[in-house]
Amino acid sequence: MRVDVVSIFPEYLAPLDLSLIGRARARGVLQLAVHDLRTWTHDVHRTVDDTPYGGGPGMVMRPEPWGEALDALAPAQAPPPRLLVPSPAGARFTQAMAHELAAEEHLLFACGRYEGIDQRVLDHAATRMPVTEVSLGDYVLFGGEVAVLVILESVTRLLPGVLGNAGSLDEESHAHGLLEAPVYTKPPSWRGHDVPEILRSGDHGRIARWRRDEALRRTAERRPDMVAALGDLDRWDRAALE
Ligand SMILES: N#Cc1ccccc1Cn1ccc2ccc(-c3cc(N)[nH]n3)cc21
Repeated sequence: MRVDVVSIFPEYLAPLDLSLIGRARARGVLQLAVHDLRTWTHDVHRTVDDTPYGGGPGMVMRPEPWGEALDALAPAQAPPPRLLVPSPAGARFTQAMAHELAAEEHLLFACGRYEGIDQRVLDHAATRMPVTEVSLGDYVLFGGEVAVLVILESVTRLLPGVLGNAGSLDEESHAHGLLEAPVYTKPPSWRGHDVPEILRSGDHGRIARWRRDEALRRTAERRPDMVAALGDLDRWDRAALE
């Protein structure tokens, strides 16, 4: 997968050189390039913002540098990337969207700042590539860079070969519509708290059932909306929720 990120703070994306994402890049699973939007400015001050039409607080990102950046990174003669624009007004980012994005060949992230990017940049881009505004949640950040770090981490985990034990993808939260069960490791007793006996029994059938029950119980307690979206439950699952 190829990923291009455009930002006026490219150093904000430095964490993408670390850990599993860094290893995915080293192994060629992920080709990632971060670009400074000011590359596509031509004035001495390298201006990327201006006052908003209609008045109001703050500044808006000018269309011209963005237009030239998207022209350079999504040239007409190549298959168009999917343009992702983090925004408080975007579609909520979910694990399902992470799976969708992990199947794309080329992602292009536009990191806005100030009060956002001139709308015409997105409108023009949409004439030649898919454009998705994406929100992390109902709170306001200073810009899109943090959202790109979150989105890229959740997408990269899903790429083939990135996670050593692919099985862990199946059991993790939101993979099967439930929050995951609690996890434990040694020692068996710690500050008066013991590991649930079942997990030390070696009975893998009962352990799997216990984990499913705990996942259902936790989800019903913390995210009843997710339980409602599960559809029909079998009698064992219903018993766990009683
Ligand atoms: N746009 C905008 C905007 C509008 C009002 C006030 C502040 C901003 C700042 N901002 C500029 C770029 C940008 C990108 C993404 C977010 C963002 C995403 C989530 N989920 N929260 N915030 C915010 C961003």
